[in-house]
Amino acid sequence: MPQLILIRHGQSQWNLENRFTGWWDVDVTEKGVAEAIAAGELMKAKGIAPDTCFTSVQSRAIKTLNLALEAMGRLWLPVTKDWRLNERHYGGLTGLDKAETAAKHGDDQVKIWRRSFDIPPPPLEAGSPWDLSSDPRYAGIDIPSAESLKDTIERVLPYYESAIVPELAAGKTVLISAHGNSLRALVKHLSGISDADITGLEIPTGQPIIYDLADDLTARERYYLSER
Ligand SMILES: O=C(O)[C@H](O)COP(=O)(O)O
Repeated sequence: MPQLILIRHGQSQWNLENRFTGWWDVDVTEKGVAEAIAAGELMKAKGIAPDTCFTSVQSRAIKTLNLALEAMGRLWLPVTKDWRLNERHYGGLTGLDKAETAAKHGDDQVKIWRRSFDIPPPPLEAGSPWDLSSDPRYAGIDIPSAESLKDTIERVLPYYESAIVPELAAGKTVLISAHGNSLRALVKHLSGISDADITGLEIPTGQPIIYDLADDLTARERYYLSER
């Protein structure tokens, strides 16, 4: 039975500071490191044995993957990094404090920016300190100025279909280390969650989510590994 494991990176510095992060590259905190190691130990203890891994080009997801793999004794696994698994781009909200932004614009507006299906946050302005256009990892990539969940799905899913599905179809167990919203994009697809209901789905940091897949790669079951 093909198996897919999803893990959101461990707590990041800006998760801790409650700041909108998106594509900005922040590190994991000490707690995030501990979460990643614990996730790897849990996977090892439960006999989860990935054959290949995918992650974004963002340090918090890469580091979480490496720490988890080290804890599993599987640092030798192949890892493919791709920007399409990045967090959704938070546009003009990048770097702002989430609570201060809610105080300024109202809770409802911030909820729309954070959780609506297709309303993107305001775009990142030219000259912003959070502009990534000269970052070499994005050379040749048309960096979005902001992304809704719908926009995120539009780059995550084609990547899933073209790069990850062939591995699952070949019978491999695949581990993906990514981000709250790139994983919400995948879960929405795999679990057939509606545009309305996806607003209520939250993905915690450092908790492996297991998908047992049928031979046609549709989801038979989704669960947190910590609960089995
Ligand atoms: O990018 C961020 O700020 C977080 O990783 C996810 O943010 P959210 O909980 O507002 O979607």
